[in-house]
Amino acid sequence: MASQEVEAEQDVTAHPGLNANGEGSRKRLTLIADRFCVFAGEKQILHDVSVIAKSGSLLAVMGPSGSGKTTFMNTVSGRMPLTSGSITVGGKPVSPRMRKSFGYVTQMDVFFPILTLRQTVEFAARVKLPDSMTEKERRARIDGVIRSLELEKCMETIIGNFMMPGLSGGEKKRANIACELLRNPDVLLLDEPTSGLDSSLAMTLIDLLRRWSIKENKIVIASIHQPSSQIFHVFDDLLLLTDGHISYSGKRSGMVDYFESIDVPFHKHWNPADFMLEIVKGSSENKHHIIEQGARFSDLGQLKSLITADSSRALLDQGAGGDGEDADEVNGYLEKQGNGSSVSLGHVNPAYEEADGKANGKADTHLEMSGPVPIEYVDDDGDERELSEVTRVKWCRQLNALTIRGFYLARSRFLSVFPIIQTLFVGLICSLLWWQITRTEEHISDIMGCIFFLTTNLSFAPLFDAIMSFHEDIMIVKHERRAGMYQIGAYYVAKMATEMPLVIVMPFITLTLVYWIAGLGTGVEYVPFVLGILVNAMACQGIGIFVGLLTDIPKANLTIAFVFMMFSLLLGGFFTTAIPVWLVWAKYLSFIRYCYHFTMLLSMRSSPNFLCATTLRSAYPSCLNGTYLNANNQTTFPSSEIIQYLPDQPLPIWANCLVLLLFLVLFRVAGYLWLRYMKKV
Ligand SMILES: Nc1ncnc2c1ncn2[C@@H]1O[C@H](COP(=O)(O)OP(=O)(O)OP(=O)(O)O)[C@@H](O)[C@H]1O
Repeated sequence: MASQEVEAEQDVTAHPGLNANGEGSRKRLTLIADRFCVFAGEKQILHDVSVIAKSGSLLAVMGPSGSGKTTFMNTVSGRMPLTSGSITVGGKPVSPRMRKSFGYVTQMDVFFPILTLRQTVEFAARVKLPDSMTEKERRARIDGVIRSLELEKCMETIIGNFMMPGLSGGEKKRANIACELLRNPDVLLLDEPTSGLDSSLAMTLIDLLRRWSIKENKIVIASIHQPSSQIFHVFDDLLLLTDGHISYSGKRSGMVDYFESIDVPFHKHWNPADFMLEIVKGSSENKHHIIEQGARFSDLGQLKSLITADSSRALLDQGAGGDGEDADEVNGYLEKQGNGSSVSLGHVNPAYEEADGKANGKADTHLEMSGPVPIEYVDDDGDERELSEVTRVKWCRQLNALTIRGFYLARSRFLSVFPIIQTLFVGLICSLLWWQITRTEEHISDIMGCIFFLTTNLSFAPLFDAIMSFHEDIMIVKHERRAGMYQIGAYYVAKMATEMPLVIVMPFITLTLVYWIAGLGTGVEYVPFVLGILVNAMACQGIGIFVGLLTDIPKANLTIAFVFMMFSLLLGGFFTTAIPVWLVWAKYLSFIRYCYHFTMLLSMRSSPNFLCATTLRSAYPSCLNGTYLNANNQTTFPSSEIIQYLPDQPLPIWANCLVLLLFLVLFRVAGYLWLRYMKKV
């Protein structure tokens, strides 16, 4: 056990930063955003934003609420288009293919609430980790990430939501990060990763991300609204936004000097992050001045010189104020706060000084890092590398992962007592109404009523059940699809597979109960009888799936389904023979009609003769002619005559069967096409 854990730990830190050729983690990777603008409709949200993010460093995007942080992250991740400007990585404009190497932890934690953390993370690992990884390696990766994020204790806890208690906000946030870290992306974007975390946990998280970026030589960009002083000092670079404009872009250590250089004096005892937010939120004059001065950061050439010359000091020529000073500043702050021991600077800053020291060619004098992901600073060799090639896992593996998750999701519906109660209730009512129906002419309507009930009940229930099934998933699926986790076809097929048992198990029990209780046949036709109705139930489920996808408004979909149901019932020829001639065609669209006729034909085909009516004049020629007599010398007639004299003549059995199968296939295919091309999920 212990050796397994060691192996797991070793694996997660082994070589995940390497590309397919086993090269690349030592080479530098640079993301450059060059004067990009973003509009939402007519409104400009980001104005000429330029920033440089380098591998092995942590860029923080800061600014007051509404300053454009999320828009920045969405644009870099490719979820929002940029109107002008460019974003390049390794010198190449970022393409959708390249974005597969990006990980994006969104502000909102989008998960299935009824799944446990283990199920959620294992699913993410199945669809994100390459096919070439062995199960052991996959497990080791999961264990490593979970340990790093201190989530071991809540692996069996459900994610939960406001209705169902589950993971805490902070645990959910870390779960979100865990799912992205699993794949070890080249560029990790995090929108407000510390929201919902207490200060100690937030510090640990930022610390972990910073160390991960160094260890794996990755780019980490995190938007943070209001970091603590400790966290602020962990950042390498800063992009400060004010109303979508840059107020500052460069080394974190140069920020205070910069503001002082533009006559915005820094108050010595303030948390620099608070100070910065206060000044950009200050008077409109102040804001205007800061934005005007900040425009220089839109000049990429200028920005490059700032970054490569290690801080705006090069530009501003303002003297010291680098990391060493920052450390003193924070030490002072911590002493004042009296919490120097909980997250000590000894834990944080020396390591960064060590990293910075190496980067700046200083002597390596500081402590060895310890912790969940041991740090091992990677000296880049000066060459620029490209993003690692990420290939999506094979379709069948996606299908497998989605099917397993689908069964977990549907499990509560399988195990629910409600379908069992419903089935038993229906069985009880049916036995009261149709207990061994007498095979006489007077009771033909009872048999037809029973068959009609079975077919309509097992048509409408699956149809209405299916309408909501996609609605519950769609937001999460959209989110996962944006992250490129799987193909929509794999999701759709998995969904079909996991929903199928719901229209088979309980309906099968209902059908079996009613078939024998009512005595609908001699048993010869039992199997095709049950199969036909189950195929119909699946066809109706397909109709429900299709209708459920038509709009995003459940009530609208329910209304469409209700109208279609009424159309099928009223125009199917069940209640009147007086359908207007110009509307006769409509009965062929009635999906209930085919299943009803199929089951009627089957149950009448091989059943014994019916006794002719004694209380009224018979409607059947064989009775009137006395053609058939039974052993008791009573007149009978063959059940086939019932079909023969139906006002609405059914199609042959095979034709009804064919139409049912066509319904089954066509609506499912239509649902897929709608999902893919109309809903663009
Ligand atoms: N689709 C949109 N249409 C119109 N305005 C938008 C749209 N999306 C964002 N905005 C506006 O753009 C501005 C920046 O929004 P954004 O969400 O990027 O800010 P933020 O800095 O992330 O804020 P917070 O810290 O509160 O999350 C806000 O004023 C917001 O109202």
